[in-house]
Amino acid sequence: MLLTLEGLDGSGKTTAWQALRDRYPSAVFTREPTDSWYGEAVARSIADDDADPLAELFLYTADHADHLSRVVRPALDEGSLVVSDRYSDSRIAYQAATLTDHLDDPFDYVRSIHEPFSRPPDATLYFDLDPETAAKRSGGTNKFERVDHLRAVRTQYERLLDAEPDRFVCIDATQSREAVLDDVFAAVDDLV
Ligand SMILES: Nc1ncnc2c1ncn2[C@@H]1O[C@H](COP(=O)(O)OP(=O)(O)O)[C@@H](O)[C@H]1O
Ligand SMILES: Cc1cn([C@H]2C[C@H](O)[C@@H](COP(=O)(O)OP(=O)(O)O)O2)c(=O)[nH]c1=O
Repeated sequence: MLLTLEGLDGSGKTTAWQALRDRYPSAVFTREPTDSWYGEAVARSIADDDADPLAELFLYTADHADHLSRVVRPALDEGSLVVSDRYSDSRIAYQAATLTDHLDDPFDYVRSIHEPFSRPPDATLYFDLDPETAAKRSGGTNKFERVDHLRAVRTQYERLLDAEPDRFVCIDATQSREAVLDDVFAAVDDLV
């Protein structure tokens, strides 16, 4: 089973991912961007305020393709539970936001480039948080962590939730850490 964690920067995904690691020690825990050289290229692009948004989409997508063949598909073939901190929905939400001035319909475009090769998640926990709190918690250190941008990204995530309501479990990320983790554990225990 492929379980993904999604939400704005600072919404508590990594905190939950680490807590799930202790609870499900035999599962495979992974993330995007990855730590491969493709992921390093992505990190360079994130640090570059002038990076071309379309080039950036394809860097992230290259990292995803490598992640699928090297980590996700082999682990799923072995029957493991795979938990990924960010996955294809991050591209659909973030790059749909960065590409609004470049393409007519970036949301559908980003979805369509994944369809022929990707492995859709079986379930996704969406950490729902207002952009202001998300920017504060994440520290606003990169270009994606600014409030205006996070507002645009959240709108795209909401389109995804509307399009596939059965895949998503919405977690109220404004709660305390303990309350969020209780909801995460209840949701994952129920799913697996
Ligand atoms: N429920 C919460 N309430 C307050 N702060 C939180 C909560 N969950 C996480 N944090 C803090 O917010 C910051 C971002 O959390 P993190 O799990 O790294 O988010 P993400 O992976 O979504 O960017 C960290 O400093 C973390 O300790
Ligand atoms: C995976 C992915 C991440 N991103 C962005 C979200 C983050 O701002 C940044 C790095 O991701 P990440 O390190 O997961 O950030 P955080 O832990 O703060 O949530 O890259 C995209 O724009 N597209 C993508 O496909």
